[in-house]
Amino acid sequence: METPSYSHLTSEDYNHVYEPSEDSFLLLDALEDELLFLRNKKPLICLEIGPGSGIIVSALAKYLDYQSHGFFAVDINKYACDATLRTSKANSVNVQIINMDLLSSFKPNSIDLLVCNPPYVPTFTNNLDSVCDIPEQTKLYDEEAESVYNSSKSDKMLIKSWAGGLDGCEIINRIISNLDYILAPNGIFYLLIIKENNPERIMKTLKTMGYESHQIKDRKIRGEHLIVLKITKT
Ligand SMILES: C[S@@+](CC[C@H](N)C(=O)[O-])C[C@H]1O[C@@H](n2cnc3c(N)ncnc32)[C@H](O)[C@@H]1O
Repeated sequence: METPSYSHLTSEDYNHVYEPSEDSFLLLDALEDELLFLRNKKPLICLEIGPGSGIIVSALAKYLDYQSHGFFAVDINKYACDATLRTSKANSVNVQIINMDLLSSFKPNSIDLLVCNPPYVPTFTNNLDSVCDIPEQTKLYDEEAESVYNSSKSDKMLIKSWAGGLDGCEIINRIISNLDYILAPNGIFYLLIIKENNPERIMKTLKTMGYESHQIKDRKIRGEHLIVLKITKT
């Protein structure tokens, strides 16, 4: 599975949109390993939460297109929605992109293939609006996030692309707790996490909800142990 072209995105875009990084490429590699399985499975509705540059959903649209029904992407960041649209066009694939918070407007149990590389870095909070009301010393404990205090609204959107809140799990927990509502009965979910997110806890929670989860790929990069989970209903 070739990485879709994204050379049309510029450093100006990356002031507002998450630039494809090792985590993005690990998820792409994991999906490449799963391609045969997915082609046999024939997912009708495929959706990426948080496409950023759009390379992952565009790759899926390119390599699963001959039998799938629709490719969707939702991102809270309007710049990411625009980047995803441009990436899908540059790669001649059709992706429907919606600017919204997670899946608030989706029909229940409609997603056959769900993919997400969420904001996973542990920070004090993922809610950057409320952060401004917390006393200085107790705000984000990740030093990088100090920049939030001086940042514009679009910079905050960029911070939201990696700031995962407590244990890096604020968005991950929100998605998992809505999985029964989101996924179609035979749906599959590929989720990228890091070791600090506590994969064992996540997998235990999923088990109690009736989902099977396996670690299908991992990679250690500087300072991060990236993991891809494959999640299916038992
Ligand atoms: C780590 S980036 C991943 C981007 C891209 N999928 C990749 O792998 O390169 C996380 C993405 O999730 C989006 N995001 C964060 N919180 C979100 C939310 N509540 N609803 C929808 N998208 C969200 C961010 O704007 C960002 O584009």
